[in-house]
Amino acid sequence: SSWWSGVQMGPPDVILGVTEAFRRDTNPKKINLGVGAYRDDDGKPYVLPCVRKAEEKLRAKNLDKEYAPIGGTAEFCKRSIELALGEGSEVVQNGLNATIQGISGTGSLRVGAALLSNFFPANKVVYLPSPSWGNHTPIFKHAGLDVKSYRYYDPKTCGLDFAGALEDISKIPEKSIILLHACAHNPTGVDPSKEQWAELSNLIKKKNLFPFFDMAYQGFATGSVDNDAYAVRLFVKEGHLISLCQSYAKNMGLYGERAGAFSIISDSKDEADRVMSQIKILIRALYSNPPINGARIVTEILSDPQLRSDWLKEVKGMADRIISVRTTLRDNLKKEGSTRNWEHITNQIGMFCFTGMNPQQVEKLTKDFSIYLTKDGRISMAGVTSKNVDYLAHAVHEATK
Ligand SMILES: Cc1ncc(COP(=O)(O)O)c(CN[C@](O)(C(=O)O)[C@@H](O)C(=O)O)c1O
Repeated sequence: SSWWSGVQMGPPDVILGVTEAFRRDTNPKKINLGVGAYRDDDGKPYVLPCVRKAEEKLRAKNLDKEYAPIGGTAEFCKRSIELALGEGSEVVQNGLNATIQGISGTGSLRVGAALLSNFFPANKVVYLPSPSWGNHTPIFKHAGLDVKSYRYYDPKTCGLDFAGALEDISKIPEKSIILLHACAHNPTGVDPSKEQWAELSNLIKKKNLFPFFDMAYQGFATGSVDNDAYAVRLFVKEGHLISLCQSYAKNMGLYGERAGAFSIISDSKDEADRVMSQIKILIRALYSNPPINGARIVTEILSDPQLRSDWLKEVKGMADRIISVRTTLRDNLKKEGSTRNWEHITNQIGMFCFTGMNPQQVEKLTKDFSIYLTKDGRISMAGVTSKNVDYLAHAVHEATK
């Protein structure tokens, strides 16, 4: 028999599998609210104009196809960490960061997990908010880390269980790792307020926990790259030596280009250099060096004042469309006669809305209306347009009345 006769059929990915089911559906009114990928108001993928302009500029440069350095180019890494920490960041000026290009957000998380698994000096347990992005647990477990959780979402209010979060975080053994979504929490769309971030920073400092930020949506939540980096910049200002994962999949629409970054911040350049050397050894054994095309587009956009200004407008345009379609959906639900409280649809932020629908209601949406979303009731707001929002509101009302 073959070597692989013992291999079982694995389940489809809970998120990406929704799109596969959507593609198979022949109903012309079908709507895909599964994967967190932006769509324009015609429901089509959106390539940012600044990306096309950057590609034209790159084309004219006739660059070669040589390997990137193991950690990506210095320019890409510097532009990425400066985007996160702000121009003129002292951390960057003093060389206290070690930043590498990761294979988008997922790859950056995976390199970070490998670093923690091999070198974290204390409690190798990652505490995730509950719920968190479905792929966080497998990524950290693949790297050999244990994963636990802290309360985060309150199903009663479809908002933040802040008291629960503080209580659970205060019980996390000191010198453990705590994962924080920097903005646009996935899957709930629920973010702490600035005051709540300050309280979290104090508590995490008091407990001496290691903050591991995942910032996959910078600029995509509020439309401002600076507002969306608030938590990261607050923690750095408060003296936390954080680690940070970045992605350009959503905010630059570079989904398939796989451009992202992983950083740690140290208290000395010497230590940052030593950590960098070990991260490069891990990367070499994982995939050797990162894809060059997406990183070149990012570098072109962030280093050219005109392209950067175009990008800031275009990412705000995406965020604004999401924010406006939240209001339309909420208003249409009221028009449909729903008596439920749908305030959370507009209170929540970023790519996703955690509707509060249970698996049976989700099932009904898919079976009766060909509307595709994950079983946890999360909908990618990017899939909602002015053309399908009426149909969606009707379906949600039918499923929840
Ligand atoms: C919090 C978070 N972190 C990291 C990533 C990784 O993103 P990438 O590797 O493409 O840079 C995602 C994407 N999550 C999804 O948008 C989603 O939850 O639908 C989707 O892309 C995914 O892969 O699941 C995310 O939501």
